[in-house]
Amino acid sequence: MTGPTSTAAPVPVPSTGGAQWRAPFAERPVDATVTVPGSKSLTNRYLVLAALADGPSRLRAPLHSRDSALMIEALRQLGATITEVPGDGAFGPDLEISPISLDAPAAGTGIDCGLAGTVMRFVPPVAALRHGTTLFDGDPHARKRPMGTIIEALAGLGVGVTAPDGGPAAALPFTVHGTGEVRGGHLIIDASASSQFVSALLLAGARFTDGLHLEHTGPPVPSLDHINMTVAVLRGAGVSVDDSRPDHWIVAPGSIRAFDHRIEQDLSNAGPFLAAALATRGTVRIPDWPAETTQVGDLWRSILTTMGATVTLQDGILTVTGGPEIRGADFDETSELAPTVAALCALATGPSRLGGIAHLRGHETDRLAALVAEINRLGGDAEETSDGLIIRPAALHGGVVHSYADHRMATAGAILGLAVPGVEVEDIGTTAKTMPDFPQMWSAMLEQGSAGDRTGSAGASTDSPAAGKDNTHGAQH
Ligand SMILES: O=C(O)C1=C[C@@H](OP(=O)(O)O)[C@@H](O)[C@H](O)C1
Ligand SMILES: C=C(OP(=O)(O)O)C(=O)O
Repeated sequence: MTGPTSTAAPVPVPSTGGAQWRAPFAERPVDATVTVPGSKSLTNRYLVLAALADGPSRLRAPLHSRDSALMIEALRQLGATITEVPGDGAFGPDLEISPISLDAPAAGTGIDCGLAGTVMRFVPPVAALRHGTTLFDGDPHARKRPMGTIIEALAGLGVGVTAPDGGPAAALPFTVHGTGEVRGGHLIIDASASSQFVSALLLAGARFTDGLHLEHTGPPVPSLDHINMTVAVLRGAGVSVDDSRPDHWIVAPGSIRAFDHRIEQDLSNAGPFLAAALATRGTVRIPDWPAETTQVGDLWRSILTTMGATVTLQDGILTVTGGPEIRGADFDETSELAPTVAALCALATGPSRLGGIAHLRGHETDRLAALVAEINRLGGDAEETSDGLIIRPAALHGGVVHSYADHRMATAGAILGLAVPGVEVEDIGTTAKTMPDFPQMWSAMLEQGSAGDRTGSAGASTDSPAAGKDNTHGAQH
């Protein structure tokens, strides 16, 4: 697959039926201060731990989005009590969580995983720890996401997992037959399709009778930062985890200490706003950037510097100012940041290579195919490789960017629309997966103070819709 001229989509484009959104074109460099809602990965890890903890916990400033709502509902189905209480977070109430009584007899239940990897991977081991059957299902695309490893892992731990008709299961939907106990011990898995398989088993591992010695064999595990986050969160709750040997994680059996914890803002979701500084040669500031974090989004500081921005972190404020051009770059392992990086690469003045992201084919959609299709649809020059993307400079034009029910495809379309007039994003509502107010936040960013005239930025022209208008109109499919 080569060539800059392809406009045909190599993958079927699902119309998800949501509102089509005229992406605001930035007439001027942005000059904005932005805060984003809480981290999806931290919120959903802490929710699971709270549901398995030794007493009531509190989460301050958690994420409120589709993925966190699905997690909350899943844990309620398994017997946790989760209540919204007033807090000081800018994006919604705090949460109080009373844990699941694993000893109590429980009726069979069903859990909707939506398209949330954290729900479909993290919750089955929790269901295995309680009594009763739990049916897991999700969105149509969720049935295509890799699940075999977690199903085989549970089977390896002696937990019955079947298809709803009682036959063998390899993907959603499936039923977990919990007996109120998981023995644990040494377990070998292949986690090369998703780090979430490792995180899922570690999060529940302390509650297994013998704890867990998890070993990975196979091609490298992706998104190691997310596993390190899991280990840090567990240790913070008093769980002993030994990760001193590569591809081995040993969780000691024991209780999980209840906690009162404030969730950091989602640094991955800060990405599209920071990218706006590069796409418009403006400045975006994010206050409360953590001095130390386990979030992969902290990589924005190096990624955006490499791409030509000036990045400073002072007094907790991350400030990103776009340079005269966006530089093409060569990155390994950008994980969930990749769609945002790819959008910037499509606006860059030199070629880029993104490697180490083959597993993105199993994300919300096949992100490699989707990014190639949508960048090329706008006149770009993107190509899939065995483990990533090559994106070369090309003059982009307007058109419809399809979302494929993927929040990060939708925000990638918004970034392109800042620099390219006439970009529309199909189903902007899919951003509710992790950022329900994304369209309003994006407009608000553009409505903040401007920093002079915009000249010479990638793909710029001035005949586009002004930023900050009401950009949403009905789907046109
Ligand atoms: O554990 C987590 O919170 C996540 C792990 C990663 O999954 P993969 O390892 O499947 O990439 C990441 O991409 C996803 O957005 C969130
Ligand atoms: C891959 C992602 O999500 P999930 O947690 O559903 O895997 C993502 O948010 O980029």
